[in-house]
Amino acid sequence: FALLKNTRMLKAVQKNATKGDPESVISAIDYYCRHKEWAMNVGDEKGLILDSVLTEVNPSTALELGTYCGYSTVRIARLLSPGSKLITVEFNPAFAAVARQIIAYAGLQDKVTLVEGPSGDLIPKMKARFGIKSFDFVFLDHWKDRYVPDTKLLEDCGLVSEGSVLLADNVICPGAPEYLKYVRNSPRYESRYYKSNLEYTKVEDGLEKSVFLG
Ligand SMILES: O=C(NC/C=C/[C@H]1OC[C@H](O)[C@@H]1O)c1cc([N+](=O)[O-])cc(O)c1O
Ligand SMILES: [Mg+2]
Repeated sequence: FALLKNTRMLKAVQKNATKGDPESVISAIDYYCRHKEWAMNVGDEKGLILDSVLTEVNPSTALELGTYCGYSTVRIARLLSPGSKLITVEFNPAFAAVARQIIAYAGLQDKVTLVEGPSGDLIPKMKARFGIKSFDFVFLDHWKDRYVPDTKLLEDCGLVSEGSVLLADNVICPGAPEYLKYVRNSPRYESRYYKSNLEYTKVEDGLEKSVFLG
């Protein structure tokens, strides 16, 4: 049952990782999900691509849609420069509860604001609630049919500006075909596909990086 799997994952982190050490939290989750129970974290292989794009962008304000258990939240937050912030949005309260504990175990709670609720409702409130001008980096990893509507919402709310980078997980598996069409056909984005594999498997998947041109 998914809820209990997430608490087992948290227990594996508390047992095998070192408190305050994000790398050990990442390794503990990857080990657990590869050898014990598969889970939908971006994973170690696509995680390296996420790391490289993050290092290139070096965002001062970042947004993650779809926290799940906080694995990619930890991957992103550990690479943020001092004073930079990550806002992560999670709809499912049970996932959010586990994510809070995993983010805290990694010692990254001061860099991360976890907001519970539907992304479609929360995005329009971001400026007012968090004083965000615009996001330098957005990681899309939530419901795949929300990628297009939420990207349009980010545009309409002025939360992306020239040079903002969107990075979308799962564009092949489970797939986000509408999103690929949207960013690849729009004159407002410069898109490229990073071929990889679905977390902990040999199935093809990949990340789509799209730079907003304003
Ligand atoms: O649905 C996926 N992600 C969206 C998750 C949606 C659900 O979890 C978080 C959100 O609140 C919702 O309850 C997903 C699915 C697979 N998969 O292989 O099925 C692989 C992935 O990397 C994924 O991000
Ligand atoms: Mg994913």
